[in-house]
Amino acid sequence: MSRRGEMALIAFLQAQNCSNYAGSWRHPETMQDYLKPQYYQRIARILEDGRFHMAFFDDRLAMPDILGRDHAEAVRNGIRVVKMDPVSILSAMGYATEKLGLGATYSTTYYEPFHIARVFATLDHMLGGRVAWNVVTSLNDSEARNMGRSEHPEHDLRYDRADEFMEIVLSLWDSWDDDAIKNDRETGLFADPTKVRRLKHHGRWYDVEGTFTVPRTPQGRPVLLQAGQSGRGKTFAANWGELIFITQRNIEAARANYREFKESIAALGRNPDEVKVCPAIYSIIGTSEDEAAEKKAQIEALAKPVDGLALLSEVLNYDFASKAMDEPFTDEELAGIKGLQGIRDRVVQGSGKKNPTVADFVEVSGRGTIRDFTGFHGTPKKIADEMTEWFETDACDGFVLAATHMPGAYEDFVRLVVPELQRRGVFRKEFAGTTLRENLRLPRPRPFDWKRPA
Ligand SMILES: Cc1cc2nc3c(=O)[nH]c(=O)nc-3n(C[C@H](O)[C@H](O)[C@H](O)COP(=O)(O)O)c2cc1C
Repeated sequence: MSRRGEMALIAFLQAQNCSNYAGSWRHPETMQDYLKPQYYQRIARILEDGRFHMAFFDDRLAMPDILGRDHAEAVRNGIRVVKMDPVSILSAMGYATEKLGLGATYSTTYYEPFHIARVFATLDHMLGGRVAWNVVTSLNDSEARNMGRSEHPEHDLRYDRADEFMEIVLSLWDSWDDDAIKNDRETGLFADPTKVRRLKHHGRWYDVEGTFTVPRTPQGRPVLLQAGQSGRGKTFAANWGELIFITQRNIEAARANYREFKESIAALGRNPDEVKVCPAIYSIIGTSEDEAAEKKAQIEALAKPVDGLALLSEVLNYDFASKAMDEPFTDEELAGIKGLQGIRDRVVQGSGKKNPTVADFVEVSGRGTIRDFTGFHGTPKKIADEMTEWFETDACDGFVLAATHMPGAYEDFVRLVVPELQRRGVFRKEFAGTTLRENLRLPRPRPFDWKRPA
């Protein structure tokens, strides 16, 4: 299948006081009405004008309060401490737009399958088939405690449980046939009961028995997003994801990872063209290289050292205040990390040390800085050339653009880079349809097509 014109562009949003870049709230141009729907609606309109495929919200069920086992530093410094439920925000954005896709993160570890199935199916009806669910298994003990558990479950176990969770959610979404509803007032037949299946699921983790209460949705079912990066996480992503988010340091590593992902998707009997792999990026744009460099320096100066420490503690589920900066992690501590293992592995590799120190984690991971993701910085032409090279040489199918400040980073990108991408023929000028699946050129799924031979 030709991918010409089909680069996927997704905005990586946060329902909170800052973007992914914690220091962004200190940027003089960041707008501060993030507790109001207008803030999100403004961003949605900018993205729709730029023909973005989707606005997607990250989420975590706790603020970063693992550093020093206290919330004070995070709250004082505004380190991703406000986190609102993304679903009502998606509704607000959806009502302000017509074609922009809208995705939100919900956790398989802390919600129930019926709940998630119902929330996203309802949204997909309300927003005309534009909805996606980012499937995560969550990361840390603060989330566990907020949700009434004592500690966060072990890494691979979370994914085993999530596999069963997905079977339930998808069975519920597929339980009403498209033509089940008759609405025949003359005969009195509302819906054909033979076209509505009752779920009887008795598995290792879940016993769910009942009939789903939301009819099949405009796009068949919501699009599934996933971002597993560990071996187990990637297998899960290859099994279920339709848009897969990754973090990649350079184009060579991205190409190797892309090939590996597409092969594992094909090996599972899925069509690799129907799964899009998209790295997370930042982009700082100037009309000249000097202007871009100046803007970048201004943005980088917003980060505080405590941002990195708080955000590392959060994703690795480990209190970085419990060690001195130059103290190495023991083998046992490294092996016991339950959170984002990809960062641990990258730091071990990048530092060249079997037992990296706290300072190595801060430096190599770039957590809390804009080095957290690959950067495309410079003039619009240079950025568009680089993105085109990634896209055309099979390093990715598109990008997930995080903001350095809000909403300016998206305004700049839509005004300056999108036309360059369109001129190069890699990004579309118009939406292909009205549903998110149509716009991503993903076919409308047949019921139970996700059931593959074991
Ligand atoms: C672009 C991107 C977005 C992500 N969004 C979330 C999120 O909203 N919530 C969350 O708990 N984890 C999120 N993650 C983390 C992943 O779900 C996953 O846990 C992580 O990449 C580590 O992989 P692993 O679980 O296989 O170890 C995101 C990761 C990436 C790359």
